[in-house]
Amino acid sequence: MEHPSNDDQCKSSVVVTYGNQVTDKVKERSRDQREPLPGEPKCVICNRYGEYICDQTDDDICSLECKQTVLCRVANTQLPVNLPPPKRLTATDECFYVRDSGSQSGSVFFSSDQTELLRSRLEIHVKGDLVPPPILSFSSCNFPQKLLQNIEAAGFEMPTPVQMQAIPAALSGKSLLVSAETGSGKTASFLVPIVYLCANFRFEQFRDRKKPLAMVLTPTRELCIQVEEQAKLLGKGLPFKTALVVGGDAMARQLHRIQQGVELIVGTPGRLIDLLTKNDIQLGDVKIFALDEVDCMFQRGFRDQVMQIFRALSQPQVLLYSATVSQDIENMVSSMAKDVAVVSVGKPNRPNKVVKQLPIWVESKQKKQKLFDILMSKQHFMPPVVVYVGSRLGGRSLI
Ligand SMILES: Nc1ncnc2c1ncn2[C@@H]1O[C@H](COP(=O)(O)OP(=O)(O)OP(=O)(O)O)[C@@H](O)[C@H]1O
Repeated sequence: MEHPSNDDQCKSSVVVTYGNQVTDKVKERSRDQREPLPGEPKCVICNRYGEYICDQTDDDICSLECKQTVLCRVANTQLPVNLPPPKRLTATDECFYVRDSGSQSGSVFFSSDQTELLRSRLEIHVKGDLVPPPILSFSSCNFPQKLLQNIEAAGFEMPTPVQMQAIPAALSGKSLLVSAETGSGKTASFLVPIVYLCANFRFEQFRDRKKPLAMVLTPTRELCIQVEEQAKLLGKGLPFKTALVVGGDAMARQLHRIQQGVELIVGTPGRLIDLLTKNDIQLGDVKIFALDEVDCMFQRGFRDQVMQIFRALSQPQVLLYSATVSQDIENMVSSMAKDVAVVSVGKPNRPNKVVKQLPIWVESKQKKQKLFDILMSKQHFMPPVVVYVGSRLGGRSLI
């Protein structure tokens, strides 16, 4: 594999080669780069379409010009600075009298009655043995200062209920099936433990090992991009690098990124299988396997791909997330890991009462016609209307 040195990259037209494959040229100037499509990564300097072209940072960059700006900034920020200590949030709910552990970490102990009361107030339901009590603040988790600063910089002052329960449970090593309504903060509830456990592992042992330690799968490229962006924010300044493995981007670059050494892979099942079958990626060190939108991931089509990837790992801790959970999902999950704790927050599995749901069974070929019949009908069509489709292509074919 050839990879140009920094100096080489600063000369004009650069072609990056990996093995026998030649990928797109890295753009020399920011103005040569295209505008990003909605949801695509943006250059941290100029907001044009961004890629991983700078191994020294985790940032998306559009061109060699912006890469140079980023590297100058990195050099400046490596000067020592006196950062203010992170704001520590204390447990302030007067209903709970908690015994301070006496440590500096801010961790508190709950009796089992207090744990039950707290869970019922927060509408947290837990099935499974030895699930730790909820946390009331991020600072009670003994996270390194840098991670606490990143959490604060992301705008997260207090954990949301799903984070209060899922974070300590994931940190305890338990495999989890978590359901909570959309927008409840599920993403950070699996990313925070992933960042902490990966960075900690690299700090304590195997500092030089490069194999990925965690993997997050989601059903779409757009969701992967969002998850990876949040992971990068939470892992900034820690030994925590990420790789995005999704369709639509050059596979050779994604492979190169993984081979350079990353802690987390975020990807869609299809592209990961492609990468696994065509290339030699070492997944034996993956310790945490997270699936977002499990209800979609366990539908026919995706399910086999997910299980194929899972079988390439060596019995990792599994973290499975969904807005809704069915019996079928619970069965699938118990085939993946033993002693899975089930955490649900709010009132899952119950559709919103104000939304009337009406399934209509039609042959696959007639789906589009039926949709247009509904949209044309005076009785049913009351704009505005949102039509959900399974893919970008599906969406385009309707326009
Ligand atoms: N502790 C927190 N404090 C403040 N904001 C938060 C916190 N955790 C997450 N958020 C923000 O809440 C929003 C929703 O979070 P997120 O996307 O993780 O929800 P979700 O449950 O995964 O939703 P979905 O099911 O749609 O994927 C995001 O903008 C996120 O940045």
